[in-house]
Amino acid sequence: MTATVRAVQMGLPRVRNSHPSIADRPDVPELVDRFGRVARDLRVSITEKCSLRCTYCMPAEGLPAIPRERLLTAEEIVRLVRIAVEELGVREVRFTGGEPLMRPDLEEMIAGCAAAVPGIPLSMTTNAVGLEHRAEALAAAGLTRVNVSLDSIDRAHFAELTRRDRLPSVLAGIRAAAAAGLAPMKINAVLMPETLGGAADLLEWCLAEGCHLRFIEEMPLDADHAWARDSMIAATQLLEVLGERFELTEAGRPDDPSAPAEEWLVDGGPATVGIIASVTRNFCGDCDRTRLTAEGTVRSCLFSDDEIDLRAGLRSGASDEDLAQLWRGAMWNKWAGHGINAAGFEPPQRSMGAIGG
Ligand SMILES: Nc1nc2c(ncn2[C@@H]2O[C@H](COP(=O)(O)OP(=O)(O)OP(=O)(O)O)[C@@H](O)[C@H]2O)c(=O)[nH]1
Ligand SMILES: C[S@@+](CC[C@H](N)C(=O)[O-])C[C@H]1O[C@@H](n2cnc3c(N)ncnc32)[C@H](O)[C@@H]1O
Ligand code: SF4
Ligand code: SF4
Repeated sequence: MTATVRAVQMGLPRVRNSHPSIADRPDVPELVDRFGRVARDLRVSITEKCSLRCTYCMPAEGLPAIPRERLLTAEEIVRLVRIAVEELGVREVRFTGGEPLMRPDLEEMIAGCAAAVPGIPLSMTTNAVGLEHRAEALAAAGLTRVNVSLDSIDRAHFAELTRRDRLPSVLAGIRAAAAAGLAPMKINAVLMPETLGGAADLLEWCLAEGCHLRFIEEMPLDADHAWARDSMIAATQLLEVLGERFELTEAGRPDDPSAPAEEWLVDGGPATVGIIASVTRNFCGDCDRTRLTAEGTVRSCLFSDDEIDLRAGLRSGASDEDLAQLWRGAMWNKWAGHGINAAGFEPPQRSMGAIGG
């Protein structure tokens, strides 16, 4: 089977159509790229649907629906996860979206993956709406931990940022996940002019709840294309604001040099707060990520619209090795980095909710 690139058409913008060259790729099983990086962290987007409409991510009306037949089934996802682990050296898997809890077959998918790749951590990034009712079943199915997006603990402000009044459900979800043993729990908050003022309160709340908070610099991946370099809040501004209430000491990336978040000890530790400074202190040089979209394309970088289709092969009898080889080709051609700070930067056609964060 030869490598093919397909344009993805699903009511979302059409992606670029180019052919990956793998002529100079070394013959190794892992997902290596031209810059010496190896992708071992797989992020699987499983839906475009979401229960919230965060302004930095989704348009008010939500993303165009992906026709059912274009969406990977739970069984197809389990097969691709198994190929990623067995053939390509992937060592951790994260489910994302859209909102993964919008899929009623999530438990089935997690249980299938847990059986197919025993011992591989299976995590989920979620907004936690409704998690309260599913945390136990998800943990029982084999989910190991969750990261929850939460930008404000003020109900009115939360409703403004997400265009939905669902804070009570999110907080109940966070507590249910902790009770179900989905730990350690990380909370993600996107930095914006509107959230900077509440950042210290959010950190105080997370410390009290025993959750690990990370702030994320906003990236130009909002569906409304409102992001502007001049008005984004940088990590340095956050540090100044938090520094007024807490004593912060830089601790780097103590657990994993490829982790997006850099850590700061809070008041001498052991608690820390993380900052994912994707724009001002990017970590592309150590990137270890590979992504699958909900429609079954491999996306090598958040910012690259060149995607390789695996779904057609999945549905037409391709062998595991055929699919693995397509995946290797996609990753060999991964870009050096996002290029946000370069002159002439153009945001990708997919917004964050259509990629999976
Ligand atoms: N630029 C960039 N940002 C990323 C990447 N992966 C994650 N992020 C950002 O980091 C945020 C948090 O990601 P999570 O889904 O919680 O995953 P994680 O931080 O890798 O998770 P842990 O393994 O639990 O630390 C995302 O919302 C993105 O904004 C990446 O590959 N590149
Ligand atoms: C796209 S969401 C999908 C999973 C789930 N719905 C959630 O919100 O956790 C994944 C992550 O992307 C982050 N995100 C969304 N838009 C972003 C942007 N423009 N810049 C940085 N992070 C963004 C969210 O904060 C969230 O942590
Ligand atoms: S960040 Fe997550 S919860 Fe918010 S709109 Fe995007 S997909 Fe939905
Ligand atoms: S922007 Fe692309 S290269 Fe940089 S860390 Fe994210 S996925 Fe990796």
